[in-house]
Amino acid sequence: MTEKLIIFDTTLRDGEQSPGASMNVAEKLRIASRLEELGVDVIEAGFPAASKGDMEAVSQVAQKLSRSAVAGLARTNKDDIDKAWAAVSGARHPRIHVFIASSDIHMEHKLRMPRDTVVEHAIAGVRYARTFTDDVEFSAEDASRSDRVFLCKLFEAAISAGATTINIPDTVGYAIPSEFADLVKYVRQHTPNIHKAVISVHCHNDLGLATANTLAALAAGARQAEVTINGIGERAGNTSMEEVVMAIRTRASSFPLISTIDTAKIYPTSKLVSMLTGMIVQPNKAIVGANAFAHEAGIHQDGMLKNPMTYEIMRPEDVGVSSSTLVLGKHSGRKALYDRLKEIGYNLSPPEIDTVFVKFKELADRKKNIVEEDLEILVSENIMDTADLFQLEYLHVTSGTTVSPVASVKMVINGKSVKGESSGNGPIDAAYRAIAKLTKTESEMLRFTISALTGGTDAQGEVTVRLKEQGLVALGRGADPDIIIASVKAYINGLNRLAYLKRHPVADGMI
Ligand SMILES: CC(=O)SCCNC(=O)CCNC(=O)[C@H](O)C(C)(C)COP(=O)(O)OP(=O)(O)OC[C@H]1O[C@@H](n2cnc3c(N)ncnc32)[C@H](O)[C@@H]1OP(=O)(O)O
Ligand SMILES: CC(C)C(=O)C(=O)O
Repeated sequence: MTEKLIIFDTTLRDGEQSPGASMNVAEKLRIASRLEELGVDVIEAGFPAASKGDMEAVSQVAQKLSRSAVAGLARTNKDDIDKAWAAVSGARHPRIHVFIASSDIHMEHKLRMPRDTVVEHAIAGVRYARTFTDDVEFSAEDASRSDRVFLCKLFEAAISAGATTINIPDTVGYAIPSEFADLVKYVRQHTPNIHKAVISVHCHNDLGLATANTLAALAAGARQAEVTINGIGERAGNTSMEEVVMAIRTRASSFPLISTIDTAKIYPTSKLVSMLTGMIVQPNKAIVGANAFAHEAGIHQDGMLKNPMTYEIMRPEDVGVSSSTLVLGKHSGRKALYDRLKEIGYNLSPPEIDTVFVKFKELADRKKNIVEEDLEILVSENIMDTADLFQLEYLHVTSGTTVSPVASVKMVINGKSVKGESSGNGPIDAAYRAIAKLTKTESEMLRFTISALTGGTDAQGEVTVRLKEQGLVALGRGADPDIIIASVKAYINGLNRLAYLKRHPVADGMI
């Protein structure tokens, strides 16, 4: 039978404990609204006793949300609980989350309390929280390093005092999956009234095992997962929501659990959290990393083109990523190259593909990312015969603050030398007008970009133009330390390619 998995998101509390990730009230509100839209059951919006700002943020989140429950964290003392309640009381579904540490190392060195005092504090804290709301969660901090017999005694005491959710945190990310699953089973078996509470787990990623431990705990009977978007959180972070949600969905037969998360909103939410916290998502991060649905290896790309299920266990659309990408690089094969060339308008024959492929591999050995423009240049340099229609013989421009720009151009066109001149808005415009007159072309300039190939004022400038004429589009490129000459070279290069396309008409507009 499929059971509901409660998603407790702590991006705004434990996630905010990532160094440098703190959020202001407006940012927390924005993320909280997005989490509610995503379908999160409980949003831990902060630790109200931490600061006035956090108190304000939690209370505004509480007032704004209507579907998700809003939790505020508190130590077991009265003041923390009063502040937590003051902050969450405006929520339609308020929760107070009370915690105290249960491991010997924490009790002895941090709390400096004997076990019995810790039990008393837990009882007092939970009981006091219950005077405000029926929804009280109790966490035994550092549970995974705690004495199991004592842990169950503490949980039983918290349940008797009114806790409705019992959380088992792996606070320092020390657990391993088999042991953590065993701990959950132990708690279920040795806490007499555990059936009165939901069992929750909260894992940290110090050994990179947060998701694995959470899943092991769910398989062992936990029904609430405490998670954060992108796995952000104290130190190495928390269990990432997207990983847990997609794991139980993708491996449904192993996890008879269902969450209310609208998975198609995962990626935009990840982006928002990354932007507002400044925590960049590593490219190889599962589900939401830039490479999660990108394929570079030729054998994989071939498989993807034949059937995406050969190399993808989830559909990118299911997590809100628009599509998979086949990245062209040194590991790519002919199929991916052919496919991309076709996509950008070049329908090459097999021998032409072979020619471009050799040059493509040479380029990929030198350049990490091969972009569309590189492909266009490869095709035009290796397939198109653009050698000789228009050639520049000389260029002379006058320009300055007191004269209007004029360009004189001498070209060889079809073997014949011709001269012309034109004025323009600037020296490049004047030169382009003169060349257009001489070549009798009427191309439209779709794009003009200029960049420095080297540093310093003597840098080599590279100009790229994209020209359109009679429905045909061609790219031209030129480089020179003089940017006006580089611009003219790029323009003539583009006109030669357009001329080639006119001589080799094909149905789809390009070769
Ligand atoms: C595992 C977790 O992630 S727990 C949540 C951690 N998050 C945070 O700590 C962020 C917010 N924290 C803060 O802003 C501050 O620590 C505050 C405002 C809560 C407390 O600040 P201060 O009063 O200056 O105390 P400080 O942080 O220096 O020390 C913590 C005190 O709380 C005590 N304490 C820790 N946990 C608990 C608990 N669950 N119940 C009761 N007391 C506790 C410590 O023993 C220590 O007490 P002591 O001062 O008697 O030694
Ligand atoms: C407060 C608890 C749940 C916590 O954050 C932890 O133990 O890591």
